[in-house]
Amino acid sequence: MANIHTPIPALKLNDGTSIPMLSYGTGTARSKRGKAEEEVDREIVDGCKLAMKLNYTHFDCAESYRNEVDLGVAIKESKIDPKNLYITTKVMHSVGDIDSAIKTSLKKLQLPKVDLYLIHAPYFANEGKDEQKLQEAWKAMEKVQADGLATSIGVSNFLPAHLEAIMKTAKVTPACNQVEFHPYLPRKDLVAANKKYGIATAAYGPLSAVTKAAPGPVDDELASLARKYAVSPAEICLRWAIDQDVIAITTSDKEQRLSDYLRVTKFKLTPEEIRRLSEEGDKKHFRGFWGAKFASDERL
Ligand SMILES: NC(=O)C1=CN([C@@H]2O[C@H](COP(=O)(O)OP(=O)(O)OC[C@H]3O[C@@H](n4cnc5c(N)ncnc54)[C@H](O)[C@@H]3O)[C@@H](O)[C@H]2O)C=CC1
Ligand SMILES: O=CCc1c[nH]c2ccccc12
Repeated sequence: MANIHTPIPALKLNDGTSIPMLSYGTGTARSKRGKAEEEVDREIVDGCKLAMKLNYTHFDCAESYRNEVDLGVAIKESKIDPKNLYITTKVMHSVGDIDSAIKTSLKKLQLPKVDLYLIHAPYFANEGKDEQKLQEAWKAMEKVQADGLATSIGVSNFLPAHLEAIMKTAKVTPACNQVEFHPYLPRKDLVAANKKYGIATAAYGPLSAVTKAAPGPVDDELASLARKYAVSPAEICLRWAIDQDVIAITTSDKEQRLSDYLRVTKFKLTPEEIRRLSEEGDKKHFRGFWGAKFASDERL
C-alpha cells in the first residue's frame, strides 16, 4: 500500500525554483461546461480538495478551463497555506493583453501570485508562424514575472520553431514547455530542443497509452512492469515520464486512482525498462490534442 506521505519528487527549473513532478490536472473535468464561469462548481472544487487531501501539491489550471474560480475556492476551503501548493495557470484567449489576463486569473484564484504562468499555445500568432507576435507575448510574460505575479514563466504546446522564435529576443528563458507526451508521442526532437535551452518538459495526456490510445504495442511491457512493481500500468506510464525528467500532469475523479498514482513515489524504472517501453511505443503514433493542423509533422 502506498504511503501517501512520501514526498512527490521535484525538478529544479532553470530559474532555480522547484516544481513537483506529479500534478493534478483540472482541465479534464467537463462539468463546468454548462455553468457560468463565476458560478462555483462543487464537483470541480471537491475534486481539487480531494487531491489536496491526498497530498497532491501541484495543480494545473488555465484561463480556458474556466475553473480558476473553483480552484481558488478549493484552496481556501482546504485551509492549506498556498505557499505549500504549486499552482500553474495559462493564458489563451487573453494573450493579446497578458498584463490584464494574469491579474484576472489571480483574482479568480484568490492568490497574490502563481508559481508558474504559461502561454497555453502558440497558435494565436498566425497559427504559430508570426514570430513577432510570439516575441511580443513572451515580453509580456517577462513583465508578469518582473512584476512578481508569477514566480516562473513558460509555454505550452510550443514546437522547436516557436522556441527559437522567442529565444531570439527573450531576456528570460521559459522555465517549462507543457506538451502532450506519452510512449506513443515521445516528442524526441521537442524534448531535445527544450533541453538545449534548459527548459523543463511537462507532460499532459501521460496516460494516453492506457486510456485513449489503448490497446497498443506497449501493453505487454506495461503489464509486465506493473506486475514487477505491484502497481497499475497507468503508474508505469507516469514513471516513464518522471524517470525522463518530465513532469507528469494527470488526473482522475476517482479517489482510488488518485491515491494509486502516488505510488510513483515508491519505485523507479531502470534505464533498460524505459528504453524497452520507448521502443514499443515507437511502433505506434497517437496524438490526442491539437492535431496535425498545428504541426507540419504530427509527430513533432
Ligand atoms: N496544455 C495543454 O494544452 C493541455 C493540458 N492538459 C492538462 O493535463 C491534464 C491531464 O490531461 P489528461 O489528458 O486528462 O491526462 P491523462 O492522460 O493522465 O488522463 C487522465 C484521464 O484518464 C482517466 N483514466 C485514468 N486511469 C484510467 C484507466 N485505467 N482507464 C481508463 N481511464 C483512466 C482519468 O479518469 C482521466 O480522465 C488536464 O487536466 C490539464 O490540466 C491537458 C490537455 C491539453
Ligand atoms: O488544455 C488543453 C485541453 C483543454 C481542456 N479544456 C480546454 C478549453 C479550451 C482549450 C483547451 C482545453
